[in-house]
Amino acid sequence: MATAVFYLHFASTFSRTNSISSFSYLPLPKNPSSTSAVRRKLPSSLGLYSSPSPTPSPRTRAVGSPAALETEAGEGDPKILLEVRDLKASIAESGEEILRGVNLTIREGQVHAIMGKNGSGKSTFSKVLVGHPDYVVTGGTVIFKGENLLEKEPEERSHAGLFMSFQTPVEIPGVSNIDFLQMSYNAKRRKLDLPELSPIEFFGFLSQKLSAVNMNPSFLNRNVNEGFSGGEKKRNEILQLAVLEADLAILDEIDSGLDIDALQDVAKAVNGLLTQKNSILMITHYQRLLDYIKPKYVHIMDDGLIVKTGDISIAELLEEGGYKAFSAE
Ligand SMILES: Nc1ncnc2c1ncn2[C@@H]1O[C@H](COP(=O)(O)OP(=O)(O)OP(=O)(O)O)[C@@H](O)[C@H]1O
Repeated sequence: MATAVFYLHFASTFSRTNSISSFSYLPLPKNPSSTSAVRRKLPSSLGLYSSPSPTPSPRTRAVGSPAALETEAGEGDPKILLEVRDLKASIAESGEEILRGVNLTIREGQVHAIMGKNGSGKSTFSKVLVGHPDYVVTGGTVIFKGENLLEKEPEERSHAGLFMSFQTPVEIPGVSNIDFLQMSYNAKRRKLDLPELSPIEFFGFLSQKLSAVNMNPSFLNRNVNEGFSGGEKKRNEILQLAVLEADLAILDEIDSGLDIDALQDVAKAVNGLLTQKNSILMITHYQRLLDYIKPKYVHIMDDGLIVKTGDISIAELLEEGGYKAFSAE
């Protein structure tokens, strides 16, 4: 399942800094139920606003310190899905610390958004959650569905129900979208001790997902993301998410490069995937996404810390005044 998709996502990260030629000769596995061919070809190490004189909105609850809990537990609250405490992480190669003690609690069925200026650590945070090898965790804890996430291999995190859509989805020439999705989905079913779906059964399952994402079926026979426009790639990411039915989807700038129709389609599809159990963590720079996918909490990240947490009004204030008042200093 997620295995292949997960490696794909890692590959997408690599594509930003490395040549993806190592993926370009991926053969279509003879047996679509096996991800081994794909895995062999992929690298073993993958991938408030407060004005100078703050006038907090009544709907905005500021977090007192970077180490503070971000959401307060209340009676009858849904179960905690993800609990991040004092997470610190550095770049593996240089040792430079990027995350300096992140705290975040996401409960079942909640939508959270992280905003923050360029370079504040948002993508690093999400990549550390999925186990990207470019980063080393140097402190803190991450509990996902009651288990220590940091102990798990990236693949296991994916199997556990974590999905990440990277900013720049990678192209995999030689692997058709439908075969890739079927491999991924069947890997998940194997993990759950469920029988794999035959190509015909899978197509029936996929058809519903396609219409949910409003995606033309012709994209199924094209190679994964190859020649897709930026918006089509993002839509394809959401199709993968729909197929994998993850418990927690981390969507890193899913709105970038989308025209208004595509944004609405993607938002509608994401909203359609939300259940009382599934949660979403969105990273975005713009309030417009939050108009379509409404978060319960908006967090501001600055210099490797979540420095403010509140409701959507934070994003509104941010839009008006920028990030200057959200400094970690
Ligand atoms: N693998 C890496 N190698 C070197 N530097 C890195 C690496 N990953 C992250 N960084 C650095 O860490 C900092 C945080 O980067 P990150 O991508 O997490 O920021 P961001 O908040 O997602 O930014 P943006 O909004 O521009 O996407 C940046 O200064 C970035 O250059």
